[in-house]
Amino acid sequence: MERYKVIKEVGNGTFGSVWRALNKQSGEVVAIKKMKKKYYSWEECINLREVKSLRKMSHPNIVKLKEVIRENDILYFVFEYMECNLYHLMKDRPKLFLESEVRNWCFQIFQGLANMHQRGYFHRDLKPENLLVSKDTIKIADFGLAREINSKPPYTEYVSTRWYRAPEVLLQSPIYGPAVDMWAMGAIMAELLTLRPLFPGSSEADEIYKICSVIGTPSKSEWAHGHELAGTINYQFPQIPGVNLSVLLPSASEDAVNLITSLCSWDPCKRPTAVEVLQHRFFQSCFYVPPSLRSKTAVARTPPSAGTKGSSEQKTNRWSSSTLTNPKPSSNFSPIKSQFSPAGVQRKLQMNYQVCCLGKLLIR
Ligand SMILES: Nc1ncnc2c1ncn2[C@@H]1O[C@H](COP(=O)(O)OP(=O)(O)OP(=O)(O)O)[C@@H](O)[C@H]1O
Repeated sequence: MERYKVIKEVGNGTFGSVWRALNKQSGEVVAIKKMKKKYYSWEECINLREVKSLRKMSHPNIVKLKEVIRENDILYFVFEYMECNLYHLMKDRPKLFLESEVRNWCFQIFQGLANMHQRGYFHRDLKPENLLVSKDTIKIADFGLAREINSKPPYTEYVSTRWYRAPEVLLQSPIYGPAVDMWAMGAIMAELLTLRPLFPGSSEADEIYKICSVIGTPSKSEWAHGHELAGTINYQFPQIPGVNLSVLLPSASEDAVNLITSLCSWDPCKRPTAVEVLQHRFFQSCFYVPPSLRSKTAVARTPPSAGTKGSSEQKTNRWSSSTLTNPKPSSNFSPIKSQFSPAGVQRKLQMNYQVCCLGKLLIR
């Protein structure tokens, strides 16, 4: 850790504190997350979800994990540094964001999510604090709760911040998938457009109540599985009609309201996938660069190695992404002509649907 000069604390979460720091050799500014828990072996560290999932991801809209260091039983993650998060940007803001700003951020997040879901992971804790912004770029961070899509349910441990938590998780479904990220994005998009949380529940029961009062109680035909889940835990939905989202989002365009409405569908199978969302009319003006045109980024091939034996290195284990041949990822906003067809025409994205379908299968 002596290679870094710590500048100041920039965040403090459940699992660790995050510091702005300077790489003394390269002069690069980085974010170092110091984990609260102690780690007594390197194996324990490399099996952490945050390490396992982030090492596999390389996308311009997913925050880059540069190094993992274990020193004196303390675990440090070295990330690329981002200036602020979406919560900071919304807090105390006197006037609404332009819809074009919201569109630009969301388009980037959905590209990051499409990539993550395609690689077989879902985030499970999307919230404004985990969406980091530097200038015009936004990236998904905090993979502490990320799950492999084909990892074995039941998923019983704590999941996601309440206001962004999907109804199937609130109803304690043992099986769920990437659609939980899509729900969270519906809530986040609405919040970006109004600067108010859409479902600000004060408890889990109140969270479901708040959801019912916005999107209306689900009928049995609308979400049969939800009624089964509710029955299993002896829960009765409150009977509330709900409102038209355009009333709650008076400044939003019809396309934005339509997209949020479909993302916030009770039934996870009815929520669009990230790939589908990228084709929504709301994003018609955005440039999409298909993966085949992006620069190829190498997936980590070398497992984190135990540090070589030596007096100082016996206490320090290190894994660094820079040892890999990772070309700089291209910007997803490069001025390549969009391959999208005009409105109303089905536009094809060159993405692999396999995992998204698998995600949906998991929920059934
Ligand atoms: N790469 C980064 N660059 C700048 N700031 C960051 C970076 N990563 C995290 N932060 C800041 O630190 C905060 C906490 O980080 P993070 O969410 O990773 O910690 P955590 O302990 O997992 O938190 P949580 O309680 O949300 O699970 C973030 O909300 C963000 O403001």
